[in-house]
Amino acid sequence: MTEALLQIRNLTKRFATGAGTVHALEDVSFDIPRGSITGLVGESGSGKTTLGRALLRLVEPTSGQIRFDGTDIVDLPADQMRDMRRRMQIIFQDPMSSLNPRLKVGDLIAEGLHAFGIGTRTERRDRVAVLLEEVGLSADHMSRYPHAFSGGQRQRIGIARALAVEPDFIVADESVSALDVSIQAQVLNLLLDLRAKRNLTMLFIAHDLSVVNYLCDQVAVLYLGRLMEVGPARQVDQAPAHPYTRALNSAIPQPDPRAVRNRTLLQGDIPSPLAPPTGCVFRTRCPHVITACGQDRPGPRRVGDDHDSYCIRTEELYGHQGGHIHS
Ligand SMILES: Nc1ncnc2c1ncn2[C@@H]1O[C@H](COP(=O)(O)OP(=O)(O)OP(=O)(O)O)[C@@H](O)[C@H]1O
Repeated sequence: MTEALLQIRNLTKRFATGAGTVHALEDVSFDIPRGSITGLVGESGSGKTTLGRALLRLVEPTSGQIRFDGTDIVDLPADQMRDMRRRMQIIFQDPMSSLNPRLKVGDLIAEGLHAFGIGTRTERRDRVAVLLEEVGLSADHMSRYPHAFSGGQRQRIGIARALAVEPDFIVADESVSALDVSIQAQVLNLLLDLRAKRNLTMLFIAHDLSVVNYLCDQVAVLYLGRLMEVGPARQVDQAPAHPYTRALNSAIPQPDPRAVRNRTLLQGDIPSPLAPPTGCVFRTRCPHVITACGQDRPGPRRVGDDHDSYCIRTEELYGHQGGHIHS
């Protein structure tokens, strides 16, 4: 496998709230290979946004390590983290709420350049013009305000803004889910082009697997703050190891109604992250649950480890060796 740009180890985030402790992320470990697009999927509340933001330390992890290009950034002092943050950018789902409506598009895109003291005023303007063309807009657009643009165009502005400081890594948080399907496809293709052109590494956060299967090289599946499965996108799509991934796969609408698919339907609601189930967190909804699933919580997995699988029944059910971290 390609060298990892990010190595995430035992990442845990708990939020203390009036109602108790929210277990938003527990012991999450996986690698994001350099130059790859990793899709992060899971139902609402599974911890996707918390993970994406924790990687940039926009949310402070409770414990664990995040190694970015060899440096553990979790305890990095603020000044060093500031420099590191230039290399890590985020694109939000709703660009309208993240784009200041009072700033012209040119100033919005140049904000990061300004903050990091990159270029003179003229150089920044030139760079913005190139970026606008690169994301499929036009240099003239820099003097307009965000409200003059459609959702898809605003998403492109958000992408140009993230790219302005020439990051190595981008978190795209549900950045196409609010768009029409045809516009979504255009933005996804733009991300694919940019990745190839700029050798970007991306974490793409999405609710469902269909977008992720199209775009990503690797897919990570979260459930109730725990990593259920991670592996090459094709493998997670065609031969999912975890019953939860199978259930997510089953939820993807099939273009051919006659297509036979071994469907796994999810029963019940996602439990409260204030009191996650003991043992395997998925056991309360798993169609294959057995008594043993309520006992030991399966240990955190690291790529390359060869101890037992996450789901203790995987091998028995599907004949897989190993487990849910495909290598
Ligand atoms: N600042 C916070 N304070 C308390 N709890 C929080 C905070 N941020 C997130 N949470 C909780 O952490 C859990 C994970 O939330 P998160 O937003 O990361 O999930 P998600 O998978 O991104 O959901 P969605 O798909 O709905 O955006 C949820 O239970 C959420 O309520």
